[in-house]
Amino acid sequence: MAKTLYEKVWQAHIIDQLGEDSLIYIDRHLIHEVTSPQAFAGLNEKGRQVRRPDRTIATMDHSISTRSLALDACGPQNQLQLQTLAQNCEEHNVQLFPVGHHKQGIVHVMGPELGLILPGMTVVCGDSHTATHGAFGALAFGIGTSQVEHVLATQTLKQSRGKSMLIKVEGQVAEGITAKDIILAIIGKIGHAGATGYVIEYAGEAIRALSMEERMTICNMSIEAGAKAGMIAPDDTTFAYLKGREFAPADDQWDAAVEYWQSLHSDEGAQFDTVVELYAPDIAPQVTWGTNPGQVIGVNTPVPAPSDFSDPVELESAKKSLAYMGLKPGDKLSDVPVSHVFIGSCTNGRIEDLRSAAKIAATGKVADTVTAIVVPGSAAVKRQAEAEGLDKVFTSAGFEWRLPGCSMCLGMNDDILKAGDRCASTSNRNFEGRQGRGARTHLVSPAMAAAAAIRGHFADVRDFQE
Ligand SMILES: CC(C)[C@H](C(=O)O)[C@@H](O)C(=O)O
Ligand code: SF4
Repeated sequence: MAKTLYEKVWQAHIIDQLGEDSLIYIDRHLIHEVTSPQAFAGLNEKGRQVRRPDRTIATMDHSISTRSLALDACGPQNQLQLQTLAQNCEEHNVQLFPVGHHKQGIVHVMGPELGLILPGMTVVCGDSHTATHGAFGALAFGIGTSQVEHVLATQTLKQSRGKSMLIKVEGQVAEGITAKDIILAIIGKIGHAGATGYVIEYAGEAIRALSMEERMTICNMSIEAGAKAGMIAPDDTTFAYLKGREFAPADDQWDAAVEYWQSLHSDEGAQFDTVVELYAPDIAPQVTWGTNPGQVIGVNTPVPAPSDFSDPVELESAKKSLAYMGLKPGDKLSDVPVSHVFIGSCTNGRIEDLRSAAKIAATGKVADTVTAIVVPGSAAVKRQAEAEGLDKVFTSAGFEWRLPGCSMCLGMNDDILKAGDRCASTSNRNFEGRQGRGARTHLVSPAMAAAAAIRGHFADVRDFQE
């Protein structure tokens, strides 16, 4: 019978059937400081060991400063959390990339770049944006702290099977349109809960054309549409990205691996529970106007009115969002001034994101009214960007160039916004208070963020193309 990519990976990992649920084997477990302390405490209490330290890798990312390598730079509580991770990793023989290490980075940036994520794997992390790794044709999803403990102890997890959704993006995007615009347009179409209970497979010409970095941006935000996971079938782009990476198969194992990976696609005639289609040429540069990622418009579209929504829940939500965001129906985004610009995060903190932002940054100077920061997603991204001179492009345009970490994506470190601040952000979440209490977040692509920094308000990145 014809199978979907999801079914293939799912079935290959079932160890046992537990009623409605399955017990599945986990190939890769990524860990960070926020969701692991209680899990390790649970293990220690029960006198258990980590079952497969060789399949477990840890990094420091959320609670660190991007201005200083000191663990206490964000206060004693963060310091304790980071020290606890270091101690747990040492006691349990888990490899850790601490602050300052040349492989450290945001968990969803450092994992793929080391070749830790391969097609067909099951990948978990105590972090909702684990969906990122689906870009490799892996089944990757976020888990809670008690599940982290379960995976540490057993390398297995009890899971229910999700429904399947195919999202096809056909045609080619216009010049200046990025993966971020595609995924925001998708969430705009299906809504921020539109994929609840589903595992998404992204397909179609516009998805095939994307680089691995761009595919990660797409899969990263699957959770923002409510999905359990998002996947893209591996192809030559995937194999070329993986070849030669530290943890990827090498030598005679490589060919055998590629042969298996080539079987990882949805078969002709495979059935999906839901199919959604978008036409890539219709997608404009996207900007969120509200407090969920589905509240999004093209940069030249006026801010909507609550009465534009027929669904009563959406109507109420629009009213609340407009009030929080300090916007009125009909406002033009090009009239909305921003006070901050954040370029970074596991959505858009990879080398291609920095290249595309730098292209725009090179055309001018950060407006006097704007504070703009660029935060590489990992130490490797930072090194690569510096080797290409991107740091100089940013700093001479007036952007701050920081150390790798989650930074302003969420208010867990010293990059916190104040009430009323308005930020053009390349991250993935824009709910109330995400970047600081009372702060307003507009999700955009790296190029759009750089354009906003220079103009001091939202601007159409297509006006910057030579
Ligand atoms: C801190 C962590 C548990 C959280 C997540 O699960 O996503 C964070 O990464 C986020 O983006 O909000
Ligand atoms: S960059 Fe943001 S979304 Fe990604 S893991 Fe860190 S806090 Fe979560």
